Amino acid sequence: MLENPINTLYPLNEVFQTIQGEGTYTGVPAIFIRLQGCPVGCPWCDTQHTWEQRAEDQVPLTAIVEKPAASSTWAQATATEIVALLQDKKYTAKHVVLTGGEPAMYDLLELCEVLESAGYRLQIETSGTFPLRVSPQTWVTLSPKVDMPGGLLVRADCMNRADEIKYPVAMEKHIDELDNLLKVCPPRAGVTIALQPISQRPRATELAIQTCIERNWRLSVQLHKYLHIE
Ligand SMILES: C[S@@+](CC[C@H](N)C(=O)[O-])C[C@H]1O[C@@H](n2cnc3c(N)ncnc32)[C@H](O)[C@@H]1O
Ligand SMILES: Nc1nc2[nH]cc(C(=O)O)c2c(=O)[nH]1
Ligand code: SF4
Ligand SMILES: [Mg+2]
Repeated sequence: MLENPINTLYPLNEVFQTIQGEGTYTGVPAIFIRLQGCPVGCPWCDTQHTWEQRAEDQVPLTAIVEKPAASSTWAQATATEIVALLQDKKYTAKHVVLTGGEPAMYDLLELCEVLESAGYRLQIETSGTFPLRVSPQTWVTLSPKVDMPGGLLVRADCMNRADEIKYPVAMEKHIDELDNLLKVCPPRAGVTIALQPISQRPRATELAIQTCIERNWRLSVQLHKYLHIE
C-alpha cells in the first residue's frame, strides 16, 4: 500500500525504451518517461514540442503508448497506469529516466514510490527551476539554465541536491556562466560536472572537449543522436 495514495495525474508525452545517451549513466538501457510542459524556453531546446500543455492536444493514453513520432500530444496518466504500461510493453530496462519538458513542475513522489516498489531505479533530468519532489534515492541530473526567456532561476536547493551537473555549451560565454553559477551556488563537494555540446555543433563540441580537458570535467555528447536512436 502507498503511504499517501492520492492518484496524481501526470501529463504524459511519451514513453520509450532506449540507451541513456547523456551524463553519468550514458550507455545504460533505460525507459524514458517524458512529461508535457516547460516554461523555461531554452532557444536551442531539442524537445520544444513538450513546452505547451494544450487542451486540444490531449489524447487517450492508448494514443501515447502507440505514438509513432515525437509530437505535442499528451495524456493524463496515474503512476499505477504508467507502471502497468511499462509492464505491458515488456520493457527489460530497470533504469527509468523522468524527463520532459520540465518534470519537476509536478509532484513526482507518488510516481517514484510506485516505480521503486516495482523494482525500478530512478533518474530525473531537470533544469532545477522548481522544487524537487522525488524520492531520496532518485539520481538527480541537473542541467541548470542561465538567462533563459522564461526568466526562471536555478534554485539553490536543487544545486545542493544534484548528483551531477550537466551544462549545455556552445560558446565561451556559457563556460563563464557556469563558472559564475558554481561560485554563487556551489553544488555538493565531489559532484560530477559535465559539459554537453549544444546540438552536436562542431564548434560547441570542440569547446566542450578543450574545456573538459583543462578543467578535468566530463564530456556528455548526446550519444543517442550520433547513433540515430531515440
Ligand atoms: C530536453 S531536457 C528535459 C529535462 C529538463 N527540462 C532539463 O532541461 O534538464 C533534457 C536534457 O537535454 C538537454 N538539451 C536540450 N536540448 C539540447 C540541445 N539542443 N543540445 C544539447 N543538449 C540539449 C537539456 O539541457 C537537458 O540536459
Ligand atoms: N537516448 C536518450 N537519452 C537521453 N538522455 C536525456 C534525454 C532527454 O531528452 O531528457 C534523452 C533522450 O531523449 N534520449
Ligand atoms: S528546460 Fe529543458 S525542456 Fe525546458 S526548454 Fe530548456 S532544455 Fe527544453
Ligand atoms: Mg532528449
